[in-house]
Amino acid sequence: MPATLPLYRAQDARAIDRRAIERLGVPAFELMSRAGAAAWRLLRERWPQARRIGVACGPGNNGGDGYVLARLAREGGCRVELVALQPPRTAEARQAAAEWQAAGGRTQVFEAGLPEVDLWVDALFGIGLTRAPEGAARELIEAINAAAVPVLALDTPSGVDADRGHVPGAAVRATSTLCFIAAKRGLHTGAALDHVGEVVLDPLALPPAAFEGTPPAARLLRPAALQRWLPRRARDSHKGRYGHVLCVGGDLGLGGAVRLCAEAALRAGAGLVSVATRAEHVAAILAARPEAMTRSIEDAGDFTPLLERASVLALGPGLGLGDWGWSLWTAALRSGKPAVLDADALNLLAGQQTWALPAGCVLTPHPGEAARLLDAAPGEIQRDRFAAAEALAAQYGAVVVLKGAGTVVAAPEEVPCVIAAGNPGMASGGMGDVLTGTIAALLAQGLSAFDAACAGALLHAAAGDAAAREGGERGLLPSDLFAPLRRLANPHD
Ligand SMILES: NC(=O)C1=CN([C@@H]2O[C@H](COP(=O)(O)OP(=O)(O)OC[C@H]3O[C@@H](n4cnc5c(N)ncnc54)[C@H](O)[C@@H]3O)[C@@H](O)[C@H]2O)[C@H](O)CC1
Ligand SMILES: [K+]
Repeated sequence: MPATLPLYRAQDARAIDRRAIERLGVPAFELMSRAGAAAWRLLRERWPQARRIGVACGPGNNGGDGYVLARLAREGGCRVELVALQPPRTAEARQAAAEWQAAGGRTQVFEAGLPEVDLWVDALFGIGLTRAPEGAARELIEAINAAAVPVLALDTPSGVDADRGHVPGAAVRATSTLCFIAAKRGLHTGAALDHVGEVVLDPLALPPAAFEGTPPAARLLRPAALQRWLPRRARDSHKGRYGHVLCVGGDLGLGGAVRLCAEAALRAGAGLVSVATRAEHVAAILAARPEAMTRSIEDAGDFTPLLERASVLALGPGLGLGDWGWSLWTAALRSGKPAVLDADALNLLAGQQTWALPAGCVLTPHPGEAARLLDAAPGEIQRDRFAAAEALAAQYGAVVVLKGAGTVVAAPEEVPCVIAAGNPGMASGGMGDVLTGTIAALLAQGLSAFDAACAGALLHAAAGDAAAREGGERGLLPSDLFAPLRRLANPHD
């Protein structure tokens, strides 16, 4: 499985299709035949015992792929129940349906209820979905989900927006999704992640020439990609080489957040970590983590010496929105030091009409914070996480890490990245503080802001998965990430 994967939108997939047909001379029906054959191969590989196969076909070419698979499964000795939502509308799909019938296959038009089968193939809608499935389409999707048998979705689970990850209405919950030719970016973020199951890509034997002129719309990052950003350390090293992170936060009663941030920065390899916080938290932080040089800062005047010694700021954990937080926030950003802004640092930023951030800043909003920064509704953010992350990056000229299922990392002039790691156990207080410290540590070790954001988000999510594997997702605590964070931050050791 490659460490990174180029991801495309539906329009890109169509362009690649067209190039294959028009430039490389691969007939459209040949592509459909290859798609159906690839799906039949995967089905036999994943479910060799399945004998009764249900195939639900839509009116487009996704349905066409389904007719091809149905014919191959029938020829392969399976009992195939093919249910059509509507008659095929495209030339290729009609040809595939005709070959299915010519081979003796029967087509039932869906009205209500489904036959008993061992497995369903979802060939209703692929990249041609235009709206939330309604009427018979919705009923058929719900009936497939209610059948409680494995589901193989062709190209995309029907009902999922393959470009954005949005699920506007009913959608198939697939066990496996087989993507054809181009991996669709929407299948790796947001609500789609509850529908795709295992995602498999089959290039249908198209040569790289088919992709020429169609750049990726995003890039999927898997944990194996960490190697490129976390080289083995030179033997002749000193702590100055690994930067100095200053964690700023912890207003009255909020000391835990900045402590989590500081420990994460240490575990992700920062050379030095200082903490600027309120007096009441200093003793507790020093007792728990003496390596974090913790100072009590009551007003911005005491803050300057700390700011001068730091190379990178981690600004926001427990900062609060009061006068104390505001004074440190303005002093920190006026210092011109690259900063990772999280939590209240983002909420303070959202309140400013204009604010020029220092070069090298990274914003780490969750969807709610992103909505405030964009003055949009939270639902709008989740409808198109790529658009939201890119709009924020353009608005502030900074790198943006849009947290959530399938974290998206965007920056001006960069192809956005999607993190292929993380789990719902990480949806708990304090996980964001650990991410902030992790990204700050990588910035301090010399990675560019975009690389530090990608590597930090990937390292954080992979650490969360490792911790969940050890003890489950429910009850996963931010501090459970520290040991795997350190282990994964050393992929070469
Ligand atoms: N390069 C590739 O990715 C290949 C793609 N193939 C398959 O082709 C489909 C795309 O086919 P297309 O005909 O464009 O669209 P769909 O089959 O996905 O369905 C669109 C079809 O359904 C109607 N429709 C859309 N939304 C709804 C709705 N909510 N309710 C009812 N009807 C709806 C729409 O009007 C169209 O008629 C791709 O996904 C692959 O599976 C090739 O076969 C292989 C190469
Ligand atoms: K489908």
